[in-house]
Amino acid sequence: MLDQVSLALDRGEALLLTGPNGAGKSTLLRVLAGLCPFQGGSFTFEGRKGGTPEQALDIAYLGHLDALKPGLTLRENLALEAGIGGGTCDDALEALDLLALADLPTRLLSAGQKRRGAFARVMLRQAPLWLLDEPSLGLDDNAIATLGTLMAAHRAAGGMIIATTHVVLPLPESRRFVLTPQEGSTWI
Ligand SMILES: Nc1ncnc2c1ncn2[C@@H]1O[C@H](COP(=O)(O)OP(=O)(O)OP(=O)(O)O)[C@@H](O)[C@H]1O
Repeated sequence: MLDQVSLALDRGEALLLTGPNGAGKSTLLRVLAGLCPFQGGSFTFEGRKGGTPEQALDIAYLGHLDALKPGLTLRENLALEAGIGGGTCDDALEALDLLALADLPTRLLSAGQKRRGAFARVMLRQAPLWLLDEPSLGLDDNAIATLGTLMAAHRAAGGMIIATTHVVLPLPESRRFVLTPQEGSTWI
């Protein structure tokens, strides 16, 4: 499905992955996250080979699904990530305006609140490379602006972002990579 895709990202950079439905954007993110095997090619992060346990710590992945356990509270859902990444749950919850909802079962949260919870988990991983699959899905304007602030802070600290989207994202000075499998892929 993906052929002749070549990407390189420096510290502080962001890349918007665009293209029509079914072009392979999510698949590419999943390959980079080590969730999907690839037949050829390679991926390295600062010398570490993709798909290894060590390299997994370099990456925080946000998929289409929020992957929050509905029976656990938001705080409980985030505790594991905080344990891996070393961040503080309450700081991430506050950054996403979720502190007041932290002890509710996640099944009671709205779609946008769950999405913000999933983004809080990305932050807690404290990984240099964020892979975000349509991060603004279900978010209102305020939440999208918050997302922009948090992504800018991540980049200012030397972090990198690869995000897929069909809408405008608050990622200024990002590069764009258009996946068009039938005709090849293009940098613009
Ligand atoms: N395991 C699989 N087996 C067969 N086909 C698959 C598999 N995974 C994905 N595909 C197909 O690969 C193509 C790319 O899917 P992908 O989800 O990466 O597209 P996308 O660019 O993210 O699309 P969208 O904009 O709709 O989110 C689709 O046609 C999809 O059906």
